[in-house]
Amino acid sequence: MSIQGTEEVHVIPNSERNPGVPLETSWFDQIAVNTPAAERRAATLTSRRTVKKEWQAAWLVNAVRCMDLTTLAGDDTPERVRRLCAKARKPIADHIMADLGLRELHAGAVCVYPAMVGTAVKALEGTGVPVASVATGFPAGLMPLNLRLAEILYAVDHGAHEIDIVITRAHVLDGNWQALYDEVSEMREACGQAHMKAILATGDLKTLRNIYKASMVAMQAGADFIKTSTGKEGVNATLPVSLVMVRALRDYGDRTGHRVGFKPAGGMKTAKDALAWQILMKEELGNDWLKPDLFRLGASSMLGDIERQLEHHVTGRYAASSRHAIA
Ligand SMILES: O=C[C@H](O)COP(=O)(O)O
Repeated sequence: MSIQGTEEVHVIPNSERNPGVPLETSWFDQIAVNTPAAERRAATLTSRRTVKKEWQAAWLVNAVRCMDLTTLAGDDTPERVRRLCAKARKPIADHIMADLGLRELHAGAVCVYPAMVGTAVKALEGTGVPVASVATGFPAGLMPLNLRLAEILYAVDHGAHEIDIVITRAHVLDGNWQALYDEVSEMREACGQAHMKAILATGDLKTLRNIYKASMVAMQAGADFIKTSTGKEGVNATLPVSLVMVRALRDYGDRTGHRVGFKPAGGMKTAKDALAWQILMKEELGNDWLKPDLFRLGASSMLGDIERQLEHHVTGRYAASSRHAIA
């Protein structure tokens, strides 16, 4: 695993983005999602799969470079956003970086509310760290579509490189796939050059089958990423839900040849979570989905635990082999 930062802002070139395809409900009308099987399979990711101690530091560093470092709180201030940006530029303490032999490392992106985009863009200028903005009436999405589209335009106009949209959950709960397709297509168009992540808010969607179908429709409508949650639902990212979404993503790739990214988000706080989700990506989709172009972890409070675990590694007996793994 080679881990290096980059000076360029990590925006997927248009030629590699998912252009979307016409809505085709026969792709998922017949699907059967076996809930107990998805739960059993997800459980093996935490109970039976482990990352060898000597490789853990490399996996944790990779989680950092794929992390959308997030602040989405009602009491956010420009000063808090600037501090978050400073953390995104230099997420790991110097002595840990030196011990692991890393020259440069930054977070995958910073994720903020639209009103904070300008502050974040300025704070991250020249660093290569993209700014993601939530939009479209985050977190509930219960606003008229024209205002939700205007919010995207505002964020893009202020320099956001990525837009995290929310879908109308009622379209999924009513089985109105055409309405879902139409709104996501319009949002995608409003994003222009910015790269669009579609938040499904899976905790609101009731069944894994709904989650599979919503994933497929969002991709058909041109989402560059599908994302589990806003962090504000009662249940946010879980492994069974993520498994169903990545399998939808694989099915979409098989049908169309387009690669779509995955962003689990909400409620993930530990280094152990970071490992479990990376194992899922590697086992289901392979190493390409362990890179920030196709994988992000959306989290406001996971970095602290990762830094603590890395500190243990560099002060412990595994430091030398981890250094070797990252080189
Ligand atoms: O998109 C990211 C989520 O909103 C973060 O949720 P969290 O605060 O539970 O980590």
